[in-house]
Amino acid sequence: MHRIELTAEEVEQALPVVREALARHGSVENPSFLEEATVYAHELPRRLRAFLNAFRLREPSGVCVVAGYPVDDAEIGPTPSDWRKPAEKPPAAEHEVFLALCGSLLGDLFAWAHQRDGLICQDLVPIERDAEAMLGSGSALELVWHTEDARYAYRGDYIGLMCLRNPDAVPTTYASIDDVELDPERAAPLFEPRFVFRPDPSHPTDKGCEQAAVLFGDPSSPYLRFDPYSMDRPEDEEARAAMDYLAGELDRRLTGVALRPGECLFIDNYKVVHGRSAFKARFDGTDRWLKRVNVTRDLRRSRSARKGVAGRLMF
Ligand SMILES: NC(=[NH2+])NCCC[C@H](N)C(=O)O
Ligand SMILES: O=C(O)CCC(=O)C(=O)O
Ligand SMILES: [Fe+2]
Repeated sequence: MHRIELTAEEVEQALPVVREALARHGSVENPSFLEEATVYAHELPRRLRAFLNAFRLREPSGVCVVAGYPVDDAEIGPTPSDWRKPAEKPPAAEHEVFLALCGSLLGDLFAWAHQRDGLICQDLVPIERDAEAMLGSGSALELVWHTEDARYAYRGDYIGLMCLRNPDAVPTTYASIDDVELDPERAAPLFEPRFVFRPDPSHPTDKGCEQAAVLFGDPSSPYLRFDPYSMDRPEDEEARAAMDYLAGELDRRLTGVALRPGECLFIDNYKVVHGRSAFKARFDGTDRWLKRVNVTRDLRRSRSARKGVAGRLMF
């Protein structure tokens, strides 16, 4: 896996950049922060910038890890019990800024109007009432692998996850289309817009759907858009068989990474599907705690779904 471990000097270089951005803007949710994030990110260590630049342009792997940013377990406070957060000073605000700046080296951050109150940076924590739900806030059930927000044409190119706490080493799972050797004949229907994508449970108020292909791009090295859990089961036998074939191949390649505090995982949402293993949550402030952001490479493409040139909310 593509991985970088920041050195002590690199951390010393990154900290003042992160702290200045936080002092100036207060939170990553502030539109002025979002507008300037890339400018601050230009001041991160060059080796980190080169690493993420290569991940974006060369697509060396479907996921990458940026490790070494300090997390003081006492300082970040207890794991929140919910994703709702105070607008003023979110918990671990500094870590949100670091994740947001790294994400800004891959593209621009955005959020969904119909998911979690439109938050740009979300706390991924187990919530007691969601324990049995097929959600990022679930725990007792495996979060089955998926393309993030597969139903949406303007879904993120990348998902960024920063780990603050993961005491039981619960893995984030993933499988890359690059690791699947497809029989062109069996896979052919997947390149046709024969599949219906529905909103997953994290977009409860959206009732729309989209018909599209599962595989696209270079036929010999395709990108993928796949979430069987939130797709209709095709009525036609050929499309159904192709879908099952790809799902089986991805199942066989599914692997995982148990993030450690301070590690940021960037998922190429065009190349890998991802999920999370089941785990037993404690609901006592010591639970697993990740921060999540969505990144698009081209904000302009979604102009019709946003209110204003600088708007980061997708409707
Ligand atoms: N197969 C799925 N799409 N499951 C739901 C995914 C979880 C969703 N991304 C969330 O934020 O909670
Ligand atoms: O918790 C994780 O490691 C991944 C969660 C996830 O995929 C999601 O919330 O959509
Ligand atoms: Fe996800």
